Amino acid sequence: MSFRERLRAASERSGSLLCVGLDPDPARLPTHLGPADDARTVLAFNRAIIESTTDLVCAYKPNLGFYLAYGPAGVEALIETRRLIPPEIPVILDAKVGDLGNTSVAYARAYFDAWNFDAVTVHPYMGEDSLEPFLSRSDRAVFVLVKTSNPGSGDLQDLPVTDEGTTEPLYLRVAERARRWQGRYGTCGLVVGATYPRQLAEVRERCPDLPILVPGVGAQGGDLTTTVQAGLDPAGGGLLINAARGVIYAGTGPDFAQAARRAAIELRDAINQARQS
Ligand SMILES: O=c1ccn([C@@H]2O[C@H](COP(=O)(O)O)[C@@H](O)[C@H]2O)c(=O)[nH]1
Repeated sequence: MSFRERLRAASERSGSLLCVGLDPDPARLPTHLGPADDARTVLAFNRAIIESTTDLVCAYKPNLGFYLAYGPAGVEALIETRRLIPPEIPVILDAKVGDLGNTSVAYARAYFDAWNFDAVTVHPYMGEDSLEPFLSRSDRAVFVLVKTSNPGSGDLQDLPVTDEGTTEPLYLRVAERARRWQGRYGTCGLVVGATYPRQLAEVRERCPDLPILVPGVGAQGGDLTTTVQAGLDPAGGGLLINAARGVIYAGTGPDFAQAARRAAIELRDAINQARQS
C-alpha cells in the first residue's frame, strides 16, 4: 500500500483530518510522570497521548528536534514512540531534511528503514537531486516545505523569482516543482502554514491533488475555518491539519491525557464542520 492509500484509509477510519504533533517540551511535561529531563518521562507522556488519541487522528507527527534535545536516550524514545503507534496510522517525521545525494541516501535509510517512519518533511533548497533518495521510495512519502508558518517565512519564500519565464513568489515555484515531482514519483506532499491561508489557497489551486500538511493552528494562531476552506482538495480532503501544543498540553495534571483527548475531539469536529460549510 502506498502512503497515500494508508493516509486515506486512516482518515476514513477515524473520520478525521487531524494530525497530532508529538513535540515533548521538558518545560511542559506533567510533573507526576517523572523528571522532565529524563527521556523515560517523554516516553510515558507520548504513550498516554497516543493511547488517548489513536481513534481521532489521520496521522502523528513527531518533530525530531524535541528528541535530539534529550541526547541518545531521546533518539531511543523517538524510535520507541514510533513503535507505540499502531501500524495503520501514518507517522511523519518532521526533520526538514535535504542534503547532498549520497548523504540524503543515508538519511532516507535512517528515517525510513532503521526508524520506520512513513514520511519525512524535507526542504527544497538543494534541489531535486537532494530529494530523490526520499522521493523515489514508492512505499513512503515526502512533505516539501512550500510556505512555512513562521513570521520570517517571507524572507526568502515570498521573494519574486523568474523561473521558466514566469515571475512569481518562490513558494509558488516550489509548489510547481513539487507538482511535477508528484507526477514523476507519486510520493510528494506539501507543507503550508495555517498562518498564511491566502497562500494556502494559491498552492491548492496549483496542486489540486497533493496532500498538504498544515501546521500553525492553535498555539500559532492560524484560523481553523479559513485554513480548512482554503486548503481542501476537490474531493473535500487532502489536508493533514497538525496541532501539537494545542492538543498535547491541553492539561498538565494527572488527567492530561483525557484533556488531550477532549482537545483532539474538539479540533477534529471543528475541522469536519469547516469541511461541510
Ligand atoms: O511551517 C511549519 C513547519 C513545521 N512546523 C512544525 O509543526 C509543529 C507545530 O506545533 P504547534 O505546537 O502546533 O505550533 C512544530 O513541530 C513545528 O516545528 C511548523 O509549525 N510550521
